[in-house]
Amino acid sequence: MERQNIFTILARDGHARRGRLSTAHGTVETPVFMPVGTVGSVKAVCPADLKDVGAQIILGNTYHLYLRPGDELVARRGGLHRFMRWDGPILTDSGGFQVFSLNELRRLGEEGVEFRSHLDGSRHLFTPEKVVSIQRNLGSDVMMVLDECPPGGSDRDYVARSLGLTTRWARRCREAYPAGAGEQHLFGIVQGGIYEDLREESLAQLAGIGFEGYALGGLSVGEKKADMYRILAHMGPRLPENAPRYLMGVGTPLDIVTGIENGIDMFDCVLPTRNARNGTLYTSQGKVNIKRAEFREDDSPLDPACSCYTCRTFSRAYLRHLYVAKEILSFRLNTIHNLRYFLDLTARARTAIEAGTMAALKAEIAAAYPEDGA
Ligand SMILES: CNc1nc2c(CC[C@H]3O[C@@H](OC)[C@@H]4OC(C)(C)O[C@@H]43)c3nc(N)[nH]c(=O)c3cc2[nH]1
Ligand SMILES: [Zn+2]
Repeated sequence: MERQNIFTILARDGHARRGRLSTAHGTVETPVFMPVGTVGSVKAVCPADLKDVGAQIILGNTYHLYLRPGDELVARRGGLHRFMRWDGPILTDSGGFQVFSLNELRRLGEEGVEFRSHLDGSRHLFTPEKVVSIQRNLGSDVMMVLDECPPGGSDRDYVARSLGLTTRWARRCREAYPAGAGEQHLFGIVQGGIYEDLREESLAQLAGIGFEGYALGGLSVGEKKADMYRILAHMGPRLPENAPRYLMGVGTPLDIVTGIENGIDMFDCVLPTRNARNGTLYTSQGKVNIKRAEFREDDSPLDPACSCYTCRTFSRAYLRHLYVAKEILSFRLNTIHNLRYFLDLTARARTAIEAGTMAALKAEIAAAYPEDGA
């Protein structure tokens, strides 16, 4: 049967798109920031907090959930939505990136990637078919293909060989889960390093196979910021027009706005959650390091321009005290705020695209985060 179009573009501002992605667990208004839930939870916050800060879609992690508690166990518990009590859309990464970033002991072959569990050293093999099976067990609304993400700084020959393997694996994922086979979407991942011609080759091969959405992988992996922006500018607008576009693992507030102006719709990054836990808070006036002594007796809210629970309720003095005292509540309140900042940023971008004012939003973010520039 002809699949109804899962992605609609409602407005444009240059290459930027205001869109709507439909999934089995509801629609996603884009551009969208996706909080990262590594092992089945967005660290330090609960589903009610996620709803409160405006999260629409969150990320789950195939690699971790496969190793613990096991994708079969999650399937027996009714799938990841029911297991973690999150009824909105979930996107799962295929796990390839985590295998490469978490394991020295791994072997890469045509069949798949062999690795040892970082938990107990047991040996495992991720094949394209296996990672599709795991993601089907988890029941995620968006599944990612198994790919090889070459380390930043890989030479051109390695990147060229690697993208061929990534395409062959993507084809095997599609064959394991053909278009129309179910309600889950399958996204391809474009590789090709920092080389425009290899990026275009990777995209052409994936578009020839056909996916419901397309991700730009292989970025934010240690390459120079100027190289990331160059590839982003070249490839963002070249990704298939009527499919959702996902820039993996990106990024800072300025990276996200830059991605949006280059036609990207979906973003994930660990910055808001990870930095919340080390006291780095994102605000309308730039970064605030809450542990600084200057906040000891500061009764003002963290960010006067933010309406999250943390900013409505507590003073900077109290947030600093919690952090210095290593109170567990510090992680939760800081995470609530940082997620709200990143989610409000993409919400503001949706409005800006409709109003044709993306340039003004970018200028505001560039001024608040001067250190983020290329
Ligand atoms: C930080 N920079 C960055 N992250 C990347 C990712 C992983 C994105 C996932 O890794 C975690 O962020 C570190 C998040 O936690 C889960 C939930 C696993 O999902 C997010 C990538 N994943 C795949 N498959 N392929 C890529 O080329 C790729 C490139 C990336 N660059
Ligand atoms: Zn706030």
